[in-house]
Amino acid sequence: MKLIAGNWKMNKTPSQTREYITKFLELVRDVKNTEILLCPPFTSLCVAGEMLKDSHIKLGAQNCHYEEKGAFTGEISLSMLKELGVSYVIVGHSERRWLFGETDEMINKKVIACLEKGLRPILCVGEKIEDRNAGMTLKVVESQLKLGLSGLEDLAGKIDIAYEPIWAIGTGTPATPEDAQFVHRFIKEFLGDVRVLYGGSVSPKNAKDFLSMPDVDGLLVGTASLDPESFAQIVKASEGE
Ligand SMILES: O=C[C@H](O)COP(=O)(O)O
Repeated sequence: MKLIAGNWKMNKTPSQTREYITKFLELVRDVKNTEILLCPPFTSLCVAGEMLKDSHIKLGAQNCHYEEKGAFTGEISLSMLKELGVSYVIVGHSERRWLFGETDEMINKKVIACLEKGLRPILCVGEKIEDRNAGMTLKVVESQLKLGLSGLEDLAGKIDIAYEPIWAIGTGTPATPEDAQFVHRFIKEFLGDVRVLYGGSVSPKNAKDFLSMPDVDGLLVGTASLDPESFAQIVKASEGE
């Protein structure tokens, strides 16, 4: 089944979350053939978890810490997330890698911790514009996969990968569906049977073009997931695929 995930990033207070989910639940009530995931900020997980608990919409976190507990000021553990109903965690998003210095080693620890706790990581990979211009896209993606998944085997059904070319994120300039397909194929050849999502300026207008590619197994949506109507349209674009 395809996965359509909304990453709200640092947007929406708990009351705005409540308002969004009230509308969104109604809009996607009849969706049956698509897995839907909402990833609000930590401060909205509690209200979202309560509202989504008897629904077909899953709840994800945007980050986690790999340690179980302890003196890690400002961090959030997987047990804390699990108790709120979280079943997915976005790991290694490019904004965490490049704005907050998250390394492949930290990302690897987070992926391992998620799997040990029974939470499903969505590992994000993707190249910068300089890498793309230098023809290094596949090398960069391969290295992020190797390091991020170091020591792990048999990942089918336990993890999803999100291919998010950094130059396409929040810019209104997505990759072409063919470019995405090319990298997704490579990821599947490298890792075996995993779902690969595309992320980067996905909108209700282009969602179907991506989803019609044979190796695009879902979408990780930022900006267009902030409005319940536009996110519902993207979810519905996946229903027929
Ligand atoms: O996690 C989502 C991505 O970073 C994509 O963001 P965007 O849809 O605003 O380009």
